[in-house]
Amino acid sequence: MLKFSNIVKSYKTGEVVVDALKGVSAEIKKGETVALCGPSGSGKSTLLNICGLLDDDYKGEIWLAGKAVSKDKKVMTQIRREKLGFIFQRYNLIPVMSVYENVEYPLLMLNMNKRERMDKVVDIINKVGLKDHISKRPDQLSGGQQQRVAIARALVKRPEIVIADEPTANLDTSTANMVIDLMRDLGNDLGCTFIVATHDHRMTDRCHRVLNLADGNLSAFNPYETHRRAG
Ligand SMILES: Nc1ncnc2c1ncn2[C@@H]1O[C@H](COP(=O)(O)OP(=O)(O)OP(=O)(O)O)[C@@H](O)[C@H]1O
Repeated sequence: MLKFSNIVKSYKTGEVVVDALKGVSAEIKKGETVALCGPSGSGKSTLLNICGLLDDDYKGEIWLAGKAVSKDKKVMTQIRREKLGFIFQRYNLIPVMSVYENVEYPLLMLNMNKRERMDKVVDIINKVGLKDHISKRPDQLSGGQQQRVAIARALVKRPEIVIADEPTANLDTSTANMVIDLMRDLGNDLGCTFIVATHDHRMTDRCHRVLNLADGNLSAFNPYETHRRAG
């Protein structure tokens, strides 16, 4: 489903160059949930931005469903709109819009008609358990509820791939567990592939696979896989 090969990314600030990714490669299958782990500064967000087609300034190649992705900005935007969903640590909801409008927003970008949009939005809001909050604004919701809105917004168009950057970092344990189970169950139902940057063991324990980034490289040793096989 998603393959990235030999991705190299450097940031230049004045004279200082930081080699954030030093040639990383991996292949992620359809329907797989993969955790991207590693210490702060290891390059997780950088790799997510590249896989999420938010950054075109890198070396290497991204493949989606067997096709190499062009670095043309228009093509990248179109693929992002049609095939990718995003979930962020700080939810990134639009404050002046209701739950309904926030979730509907990605469908407006696809020029879908009103009736079809309404069916999809109501269905996914029911699935994330927010039917009774559909007209509220984000500031009238708890953190866990806001993250459920963000999950609904990411999944409403049934994307092929969902990119999530530390989705449970701001949540208490029971809310985080609920959000993780929701992502996993909805992902399974809809057949989405998830790539999740996380430090959260509750999350990594529920993923199919863990990729470890260390200092810009993907490490071959995978303690979580070893632990899982042993267990
Ligand atoms: N816009 C930028 N300009 C310069 N350097 C950057 C920029 N973004 C990231 N970096 C550097 O690139 C390296 C990788 O950063 P990145 O944010 O990808 O790591 P991360 O693993 O996501 O970290 P964290 O867990 O703290 O979010 C770090 O050394 C960081 O300082």
